[in-house]
Amino acid sequence: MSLLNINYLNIVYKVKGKKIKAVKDLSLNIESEDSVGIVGESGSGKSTFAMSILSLLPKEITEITGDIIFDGTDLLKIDEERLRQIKWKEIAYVFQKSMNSLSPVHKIGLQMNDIYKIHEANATDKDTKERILELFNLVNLSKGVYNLYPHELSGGMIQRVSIALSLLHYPRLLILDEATTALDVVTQGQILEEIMELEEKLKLTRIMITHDVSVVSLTCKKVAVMYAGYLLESGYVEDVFSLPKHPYTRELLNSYPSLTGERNRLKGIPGSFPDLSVVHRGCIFADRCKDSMDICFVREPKTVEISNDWKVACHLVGGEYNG
Ligand SMILES: Nc1ncnc2c1ncn2[C@@H]1O[C@H](COP(=O)(O)OP(=O)(O)OP(=O)(O)O)[C@@H](O)[C@H]1O
Repeated sequence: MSLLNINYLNIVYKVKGKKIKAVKDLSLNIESEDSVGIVGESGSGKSTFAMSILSLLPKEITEITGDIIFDGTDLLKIDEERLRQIKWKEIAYVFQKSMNSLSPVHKIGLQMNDIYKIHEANATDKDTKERILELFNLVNLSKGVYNLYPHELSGGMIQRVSIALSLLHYPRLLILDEATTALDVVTQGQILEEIMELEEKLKLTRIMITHDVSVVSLTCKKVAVMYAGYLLESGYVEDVFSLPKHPYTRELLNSYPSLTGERNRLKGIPGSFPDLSVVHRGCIFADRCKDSMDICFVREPKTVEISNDWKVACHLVGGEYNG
C-alpha cells in the first residue's frame, strides 16, 4: 500500500535575486514498511526533498510545487494545525544534530515528558515516564539516561535519545537525515541494527538520507539516487546496486570502497557539480558523463520504468536509445 506518493515535486530557493533549483520534477512512491535510502553527493537536494515532507523549509525563501500525498492527504495543501497533528504522531524527523533542539539546562526525561504531552495532554506523569523508559529499552539506553542532561551523553547516546524521541508517538514514517553520519563506524552499525529491529517490531516506514551508499546497501530495501535536484535512478537495492543503469549511479558506487571488501582504489567523479541557479539544457549529468551522446546535451531524458519499480532517467535506457 502506498504511504507516501510524491508527484512532480519542484523546490526553488530564492536567494539574493537568484533562483536555486534544489529539487526538479521529483516523483517517488513509497510503500508502507518500505525502507528507502536517498543517496547522492552533497548539494544534490536530499535534505531539501526530505524536509519539504514536513514543511520544514524556510517559507520566505522557498517556492514548492507538486504533490506530497501522505496516506491520502496532500501535505503541501494542509493548514498549520493539521500539519502539527501529523508531525511526531504520523511522521517524525531525526536530524544529524537533532539534540540541538533540546535545552542544555533540563534533564532528558523532563524534556521528553514535555514533548510527549504536546500530543497527549491527558497522559499522567507515570504513564509518560513508562513510555519513555520503554523506548529507552528499545534503543538500548539505560533508564539512568532519564535523569541526565544532554551534555552528559556521548554522541551515540545522543542519537539514540533522538531516535527514541522521534518514536514517542508511534509515527508511521520515520525520516532519518544523516542521523548516524557523525558517529564512529561501530556505534553507527549498532544504531542501524537497532533501527532495523525497531522497524520490524513497529511496522515503520523509513526514509534514510545519506551520502553513504554502504549504509543504504546494508539497511534499505530500496534506493533513490539524486543528483543536482534530479532523481536519476530508483528501485530495489538488489537491482540498482548490482546492475546500475544510470552512469551516475555507477560512478557513485565506484567512488565508494567495495562493499564486499575488495580493495578498489577510491575515485572521485571527474568534472564539477552544476550551478543550480543556471538554466540547464538536456541531462543535468551530461557534462560529467562518460557515456553522454549528442542528445544528452539537448533533451532532458524521460524517466523510464525498466522493470518492477526500477526507474531510470537516462537516454541510454529510454526511448529510441534503448540499449
Ligand atoms: N536555506 C537555503 N537557502 C538557499 N539555498 C539552499 C538552502 N538550503 C539548501 N540550499 C541549496 O539547495 C541545494 C540542495 O541542498 P541540500 O542541502 O538539499 O542537498 P543535500 O543533498 O542534502 O546535501 P548535503 O548532503 O550536503 O546536506 C544546494 O545547492 C544548496 O546550496
